[in-house]
Amino acid sequence: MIVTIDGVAASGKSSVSSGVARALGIPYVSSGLLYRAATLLGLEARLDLGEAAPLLSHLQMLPLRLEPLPEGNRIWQGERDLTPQLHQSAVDAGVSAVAAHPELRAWVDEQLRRLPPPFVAEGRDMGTNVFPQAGAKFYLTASPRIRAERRAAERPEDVDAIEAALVERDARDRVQSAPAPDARVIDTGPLSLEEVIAEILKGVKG
Ligand SMILES: Nc1ncnc2c1ncn2[C@@H]1O[C@H](COP(=O)(O)OP(=O)(O)O)[C@@H](O)[C@H]1O
Ligand SMILES: Nc1ccn([C@@H]2O[C@H](COP(=O)(O)OP(=O)(O)O)[C@@H](O)[C@H]2O)c(=O)n1
Repeated sequence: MIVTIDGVAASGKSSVSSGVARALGIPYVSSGLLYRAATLLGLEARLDLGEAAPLLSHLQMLPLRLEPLPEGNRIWQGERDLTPQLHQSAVDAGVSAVAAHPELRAWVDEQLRRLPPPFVAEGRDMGTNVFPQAGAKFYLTASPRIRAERRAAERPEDVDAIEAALVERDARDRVQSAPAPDARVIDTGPLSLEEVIAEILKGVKG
């Protein structure tokens, strides 16, 4: 079984996926962390994130390992846990440029398709491009203000700055972020986290 949960930035994908996966007793996989790890390593090596080839060869020298823990995924590069650094604002600001390269998307997709089902996969194009065969697909939305208020609890910046950055990232991600035609779209704005998880579990169990 594969369940896909896609959606816009800070719509609740990873928290919801973690809850759904725990209820089902299966792992969840956070595809955005691979794009974030590629961005972090590119920034640390002072590479131009607008150029795919040097970034890709750099990544090929530093193989990454995605650890799909139920309470939150981690990304390792050898013995180094990159996870604590993946949600800094510099990574937020650079990641869409990295995700726009078809070569980088192929690099991420290859790692995801190697994972043995069952799992819940979350990101932007899990239900459309990476796992079109998934048995249950969901797409989360919420207004930019609500998403910014939720994220403000996790970031040092103020709500207005976070909202502006989210809207800009949504626009840059639009190409790969359309809901699959067979995905159920859920507005998480008026719902609690538990209600969103329950709604999805109802859909999965039919
Ligand atoms: N109704 C809700 N649905 C989903 N997430 C919610 C909800 N209410 C609050 N949140 C919180 O929103 C924050 C952002 O969620 P997150 O899972 O990081 O989103 P994403 O993975 O889409 O960026 C988390 O702190 C989460 O607990
Ligand atoms: N399947 C995916 C997942 C993420 N991404 C890219 O990776 C970035 C970070 O994704 P994320 O899911 O960690 O970000 P949030 O939605 O949690 O803020 C997105 O803004 C996209 O640019 C993508 O292009 N395709």
